[in-house]
Amino acid sequence: MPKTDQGKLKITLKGPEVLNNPRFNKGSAFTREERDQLGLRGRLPFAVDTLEEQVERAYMQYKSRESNILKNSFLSSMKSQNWTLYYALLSKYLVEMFPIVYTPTEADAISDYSHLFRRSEGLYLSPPEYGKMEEDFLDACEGRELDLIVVSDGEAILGIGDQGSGGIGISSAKAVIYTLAAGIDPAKALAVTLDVGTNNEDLLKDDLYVGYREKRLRGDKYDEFVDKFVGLVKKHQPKCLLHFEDFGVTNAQRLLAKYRDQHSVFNDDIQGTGAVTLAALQAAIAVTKTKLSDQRIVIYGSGSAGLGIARQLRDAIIMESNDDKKADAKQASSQFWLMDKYGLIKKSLGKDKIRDEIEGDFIRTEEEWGSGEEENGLLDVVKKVKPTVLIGTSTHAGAFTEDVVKEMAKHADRPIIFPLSNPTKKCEADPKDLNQWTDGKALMATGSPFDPVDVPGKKKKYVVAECNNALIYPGLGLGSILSRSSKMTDSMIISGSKRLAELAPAIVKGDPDESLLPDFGDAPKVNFEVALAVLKAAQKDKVAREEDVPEDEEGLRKWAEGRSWKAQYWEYEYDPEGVR
Ligand SMILES: NC(=O)c1ccc[n+]([C@@H]2O[C@H](COP(=O)([O-])OP(=O)(O)OC[C@H]3O[C@@H](n4cnc5c(N)ncnc54)[C@H](O)[C@@H]3O)[C@@H](O)[C@H]2O)c1
Ligand SMILES: O=C(O)C[C@H](O)C(=O)O
Ligand SMILES: [Mn+2]
Repeated sequence: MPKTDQGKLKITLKGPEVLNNPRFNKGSAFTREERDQLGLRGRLPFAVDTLEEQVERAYMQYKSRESNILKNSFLSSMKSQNWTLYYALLSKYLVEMFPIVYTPTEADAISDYSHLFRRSEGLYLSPPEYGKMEEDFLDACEGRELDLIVVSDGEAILGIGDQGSGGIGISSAKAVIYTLAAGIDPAKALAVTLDVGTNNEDLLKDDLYVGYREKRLRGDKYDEFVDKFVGLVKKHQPKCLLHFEDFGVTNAQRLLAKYRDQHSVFNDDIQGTGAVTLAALQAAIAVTKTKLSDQRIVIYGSGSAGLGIARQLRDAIIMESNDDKKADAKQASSQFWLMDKYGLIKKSLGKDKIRDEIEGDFIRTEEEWGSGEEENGLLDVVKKVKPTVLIGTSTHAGAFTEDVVKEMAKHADRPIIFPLSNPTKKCEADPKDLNQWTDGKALMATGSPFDPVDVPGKKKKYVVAECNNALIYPGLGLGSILSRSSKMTDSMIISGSKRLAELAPAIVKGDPDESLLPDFGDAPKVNFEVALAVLKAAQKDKVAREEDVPEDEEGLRKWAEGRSWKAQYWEYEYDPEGVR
């Protein structure tokens, strides 16, 4: 950006234009000199505040909002007024505000999007405007070279299903976390919703629904729509990371496979969730002093997240095996029992009940489970399989019942149980119950935040790891952005996951009573470490296009740090040639 010799930022905006621009607005923090130059004198109260004073005032206002949803809407208003203040506030109260701008509260904001709607954000694309998509896309890019686009079609938002155009809320929330946890400049990030209709009857019937009021586009028409959008990203933003979020299960995997070799494309629900879960599992097996290849893993809910986790863990098992007796995909797959809404996924269920994306190696055989079509529920499976690991990605609240958990604990000294469904109300179990039913033996991680639980016989509490992809996707993305990678390779993702596991308190402190993942309050530090590992893997894979990356570790860290956007004010000087 154009600067003066004194390091001041040259801007062209004046008066209401600068006050109404969240990127440049400073509100009561404009200096006297700036007020004179930019025509703001009479438009602001007299006192000149510091950013710290503004944060203090904003925090008081935040606190005065009684419910979480009111706090969420207060923060989204602030985001549309002043980015620096918004991110400074969020950074200072990170742990307190994460659940307000992200899961679980953001789920409530999204499900009520049409009623809460006040101000638009990001880019909304819908089928009737198909012919003007390029114009609208370029308009939203505002002539900038973007680092990041987060896109959702709103079909499978968290565990709350089809939310139509409200899906923009998850794109925005994910982009906010990229800024908070990975220093992505918000002016170089764009949230997009592909508003291709909705099959949510409540939305279709709601007179106030703000989206495109038609059934979802499917088949070739849907593919053409997505293809046009991805084509525009490739054409106009060739160096930008394209992050897919909360697409329906039938599209998520297919789109990832279609585009991942063409551009730097990443699916968070599949790859981000796989990577964070692998990290938590690495920490858990360090506690149990076992190996990945020793585990019997039941995955309950085999959609985008469940299958993404299964594939990621399977790849890790293959990598872990010795070269002389290398496990193959078939052998590694035999450690998994996948379940979905018809129970265990086994051959005799028939094609109708087994989704196309589920590879044959993951489908259990007739030799083991018989040729009948009866469904095997979770308790049956746990009884027969005696799993060491149970992962929930089903959106089925309370599915991990006392019977199931006690049965599992009969055969596993330290049962590893990860109920990962979000938001909180969709979680498969409350960690407090898991802890009680297993006499404190369960090693736990959840998708949304929960309070620590008691450890029997000890004073200290067990911190339940928040196994949410937000602990890793900002770092995976930053690594790709810093290296300007032409694609996101599997080894970039595995390297990020390994780095995250190394930072888990259970591993760092070598203490089985410590958490399986770093604290969310450390998300910025952790994601930075992940990003460096990902960048190095991109270089190794020869997909990095950035040439200025320093080779020595210290230089690299400084260089990467210097690229990070910070919530701090610039001093401005009016200049007709400046930025706007
Ligand atoms: N912790 C994380 O980082 C993280 C990441 C991604 C997704 N998730 C959560 O995982 C859940 C699933 O997300 P997704 O993107 O995979 O959605 P999805 O729609 O792709 O998958 C959900 C799967 O669960 C199955 N299912 C539904 N009801 C079931 C039941 N009663 N028993 C067994 N299976 C059932 C569905 O058939 C589907 O295959 C959501 O709650 C989401 O919030 C968590
Ligand atoms: O958004 C989250 O909180 C994690 C994950 O992407 C999800 O869909 O639940
Ligand atoms: Mn998601």
